[in-house]
Amino acid sequence: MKPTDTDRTGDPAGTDHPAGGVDGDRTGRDTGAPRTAGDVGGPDGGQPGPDPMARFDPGPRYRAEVGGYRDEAVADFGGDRSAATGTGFPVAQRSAHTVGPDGERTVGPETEGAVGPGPERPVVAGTESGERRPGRSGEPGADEQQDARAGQVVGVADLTISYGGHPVLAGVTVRALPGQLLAVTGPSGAGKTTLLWTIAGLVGPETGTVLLDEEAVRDRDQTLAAGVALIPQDNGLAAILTAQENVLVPLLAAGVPPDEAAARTERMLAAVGLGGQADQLVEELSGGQQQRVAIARGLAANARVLLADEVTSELDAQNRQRVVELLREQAWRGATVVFATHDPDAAAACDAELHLRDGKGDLVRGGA
Ligand SMILES: Nc1ncnc2c1ncn2[C@@H]1O[C@H](COP(=O)(O)OP(=O)(O)OP(=O)(O)O)[C@@H](O)[C@H]1O
Repeated sequence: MKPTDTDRTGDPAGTDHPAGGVDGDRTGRDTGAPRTAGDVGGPDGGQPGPDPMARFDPGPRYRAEVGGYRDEAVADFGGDRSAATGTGFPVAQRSAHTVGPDGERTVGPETEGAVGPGPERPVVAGTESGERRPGRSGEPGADEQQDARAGQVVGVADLTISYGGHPVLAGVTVRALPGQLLAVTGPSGAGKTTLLWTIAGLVGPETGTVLLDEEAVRDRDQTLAAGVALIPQDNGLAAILTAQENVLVPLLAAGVPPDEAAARTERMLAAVGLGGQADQLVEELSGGQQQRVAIARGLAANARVLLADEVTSELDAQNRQRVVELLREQAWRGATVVFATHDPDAAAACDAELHLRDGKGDLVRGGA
């Protein structure tokens, strides 16, 4: 669990996020000044700051409502295009663990309902060849379509990032390959989210480089266009939309034809065991169910690079295993998957593991 910004800034809304708050510079680094919920701008958050990236968190009510759909969806939903994104779709930033002043409810660990049908095949650790295997979709033409969005090599070299002069990542180097799962582990505060956000273009390197194939990551617009999806740690769902809408709308906004978008939405909600909850408002779902909606949304994007930030933290064992299998299926279709996790079993099911500690990154297993 990430420390909230309450710890750092006294912001009861808890932006809970490396780039959160107006004190961050363009790269999201903290300049050290105190932040408040009112600083963050957006419809309910006071005056917009001078820098879109610096006012990532648009305020509690905004977060709890539609907040933050960007790109084409912005026009339809009245969100703030400048808000940074998770999957590149909805970015309502909300803590799954706190009751904010806006009445966000506390949600506890998921205890009910296992996800859908059991695995058709066991999780296979170590697809070193990057061999592609068919997904479980069965959708005609799906494999061809997915192949067209095969993954990119993520190359992180000598990456250093500090917040307010405090180094979080200090010379981290790692590569993530198409067809493989890279686990990012390490204690709370080690910089896992920061690393994923840097790959997503939401935080800029202080020194070092992040490459997608051969191209340096510049910003989130670029990584969105390149097919990088981020399932954020705090889900980033629009609470007043249904589970189905949270998955469907971003696909439509991204230009996916309606029939295909609807089919993908149905398939992914079923895959995470929420076929029966599709029409339920997100705010009516448990914390674990919300997390699974966010996972479904990320999976439905057919990303070339999928960044999954502690996406099993609210789930019971059976659902955790299922989600790891679903990430594996993303790799089978060719995606590059980077998975930040505290769960040793989940990390062990990945092809490689980068362990972050004291700013350093050690490739403790696998890797290229
Ligand atoms: N915007 C920010 N301003 C100042 N410090 C920040 C900011 N974002 C993150 N940090 C700090 O950077 C460090 C790394 O945070 P990060 O969220 O990347 O860690 P993490 O490994 O993902 O943690 P967790 O496992 O708890 O989610 C922490 O000490 C955190 O407090």
